[in-house]
Amino acid sequence: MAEIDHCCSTQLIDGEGEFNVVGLDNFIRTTKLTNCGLSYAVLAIMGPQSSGKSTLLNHLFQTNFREMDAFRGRSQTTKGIWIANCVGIDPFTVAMDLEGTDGRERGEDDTTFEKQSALFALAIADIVLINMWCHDIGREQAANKPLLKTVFQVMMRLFSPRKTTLLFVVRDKTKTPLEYLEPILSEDIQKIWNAVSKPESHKDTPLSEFFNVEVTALSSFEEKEDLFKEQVAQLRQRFFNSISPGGLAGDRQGVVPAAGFSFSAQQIWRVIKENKDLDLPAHKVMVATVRCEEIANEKLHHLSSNEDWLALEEAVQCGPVSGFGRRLSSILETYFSGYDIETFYFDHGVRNAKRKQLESKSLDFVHPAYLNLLGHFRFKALEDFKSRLEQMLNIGEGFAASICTSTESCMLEFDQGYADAAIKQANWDASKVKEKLCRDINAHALSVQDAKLSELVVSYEKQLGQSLSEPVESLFDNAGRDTWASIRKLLTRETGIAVSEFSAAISSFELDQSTVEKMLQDLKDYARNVVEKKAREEAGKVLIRMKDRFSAVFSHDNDSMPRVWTGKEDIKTITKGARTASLSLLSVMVAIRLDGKPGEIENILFSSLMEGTVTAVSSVDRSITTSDPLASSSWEEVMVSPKSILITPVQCKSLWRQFKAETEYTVTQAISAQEAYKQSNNWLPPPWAIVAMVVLGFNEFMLLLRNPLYLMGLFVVYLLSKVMWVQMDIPGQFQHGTLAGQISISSRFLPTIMNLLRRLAEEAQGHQTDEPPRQQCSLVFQS
Ligand SMILES: Nc1nc2c(ncn2[C@@H]2O[C@H](COP(=O)(O)OP(=O)(O)OP(=O)(O)O)[C@@H](O)[C@H]2O)c(=O)[nH]1
Repeated sequence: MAEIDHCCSTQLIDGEGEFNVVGLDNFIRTTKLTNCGLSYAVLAIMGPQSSGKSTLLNHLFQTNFREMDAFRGRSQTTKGIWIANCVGIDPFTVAMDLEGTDGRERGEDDTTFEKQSALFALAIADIVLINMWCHDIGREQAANKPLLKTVFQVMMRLFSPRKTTLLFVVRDKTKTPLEYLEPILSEDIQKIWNAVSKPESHKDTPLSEFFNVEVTALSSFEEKEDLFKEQVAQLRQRFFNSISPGGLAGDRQGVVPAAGFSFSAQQIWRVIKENKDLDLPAHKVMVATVRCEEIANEKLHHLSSNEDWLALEEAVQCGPVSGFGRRLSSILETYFSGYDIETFYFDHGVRNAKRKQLESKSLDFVHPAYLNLLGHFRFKALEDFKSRLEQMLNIGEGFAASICTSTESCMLEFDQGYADAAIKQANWDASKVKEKLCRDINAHALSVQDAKLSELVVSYEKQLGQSLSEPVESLFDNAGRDTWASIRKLLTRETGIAVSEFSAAISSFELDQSTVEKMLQDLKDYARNVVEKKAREEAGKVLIRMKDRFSAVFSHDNDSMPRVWTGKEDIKTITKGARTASLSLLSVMVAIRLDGKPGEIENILFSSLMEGTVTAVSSVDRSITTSDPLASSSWEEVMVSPKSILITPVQCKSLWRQFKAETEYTVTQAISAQEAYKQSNNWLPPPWAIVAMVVLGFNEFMLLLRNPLYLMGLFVVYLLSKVMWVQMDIPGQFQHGTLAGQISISSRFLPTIMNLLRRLAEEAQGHQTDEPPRQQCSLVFQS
């Protein structure tokens, strides 16, 4: 309630009809009228010019309206409409002093200031004081007659008018008691009311429907001032509690809340000036709408510049803020409750609607900060999830269990943050942010899972590669009939080990059965691929291997000793054996046989290649190729799938041809070596030389036979030669070739002779025995 112990006044509307908005706002601010809500009253005084209206108001309410100086004669003092607060009256009462009427008839023209101000007073005031001279009562030419007519006419222009109290203040009352005057006055009023032209709807409406008529009389201020003051003091009492039921301003239907007073007055005056009809209920709603909106906007504006809010918003930009919901709720509550207080007296529906708008706008305004905060919570929860998961995995926790625990704890953390950020004014939904967090967590978990599984897969593939690659290569080195069976066995064993270890390793991931099966199958396929890849690699080197195999078998005997071609060996058989071994190697390399199906390939290859069909085909008749099992690019006949083929039949033929061509030289070499050996070991001269020697040496031979001494000498030479032959191992020296034998013998000849002579000399000189000749002889034969 406004409490002000002095009068404050201002001109509300000037003589030209201009509304003094600034003045009124100042008046409202100074008198704190806004705080009154609905607890205020407005009264207006109308009456002829210089009828003592200002004087009466000033005495009644201690206002300071301008009064005419009594010594300067009667002339118009008040121009337009003035307002002032009534000092010491409870409730707060606004008094309006209207420009005095000049007592002339105005006809039906509503645009005169007199009518406009009368209409304004009736629309705004709860109590209208009609100031009139006592001597005008019952007079036909009364000064207030046009005024009343105006009042009644304009009242018709107010839709759904409120019931206004018309307080007739009879001035300069005579000795005639008021009880006698009042019926005459009522009669005068009724006559005027009847004479006023009314709209059809109000044709029979009685005056009492619109007005609450009261009459009071005052003694002359000029002549009986003391009495006047005394009566004024009594009259003043009637204005206390005027808004209570039964009070002077008892009808409160059309009252506008004090917060809307300024706007309401401005709007009413604007409508009056535009000469439009005033719909007071609609006006009331309009005032409520505008004022509630203004107040709501003001609250929103204050919210946007609130220091606490700005600090909170800034803090949210940087990171999570604890107690966000509590702090924001308190800030919002300040403005929402402020709005409620200021708009309390306005139309309920309008007020609520505007409150909802204020809430909605305010929440929209602060919502980005809330989302920002949730973003921080989401980010933090995700980061915590990542670090917690890493920690758990580092200490060896199971993957699925780690994911579950980390997810639970970070979601709990998010929920706590979310609960902390919630405000009581709104039920903000964080489900989308939460869903996003879940998606992020799942995506991260999935990526970590993929990385971990990839690591495992790579390590097991590496392990499989190591355990298969070299052993398979080694098996191909010694390729034979059981090679593929051994490879299959190796593959099965190593795959089994890897699969069981891998299954155990991925069990903590708790993957679904189909994924696990697929991964295991991939690992098995990988192992198989390693073998297949190795087989293809080896197949590319098959010709070299075949040649190696050939030369290994061809050049070594059964004891793996290098073969010496002495002429006794059966080169044909050895060649066949070597080729068989090579063909056997080729048959191993022809196709991948991991499925364990028995293959007929070896038989086909042997029958086709070893029996010389290939050579025959190439040289005899091209038409034979149609029956050649190797004249094909696939091994369909022996049920080998195309993807298992390493070397096609045609390639086999070509390889075999190449192989034979390239190994033929080795065979030729062996045959040559054998021939050379034979030749080098045949030391007897040719038969023709023997015959020539016999014919030509017949005389010398006969000479030797005739002389025994020659024969003896010949025998000694023979013995010496034999000793030399044995001692020097002449056949052995010639085994490495003729030239090498000659060089070796020539280098050893002299030392051997010397050695022999030295030993003979030693025997003859140093060791005298009983039977020296026999011993010498045995030495020679021993040598
Ligand atoms: N006879 C008589 N004169 C009065 C009375 N009260 C005031 N006056 C005189 O009437 C003259 C006009 O007084 P105001 O109070 O200025 O009258 P007003 O009606 O406000 O005048 P306007 O605002 O110009 O219309 C002054 O000289 C007063 O002394 C009264 O009760 N009786």
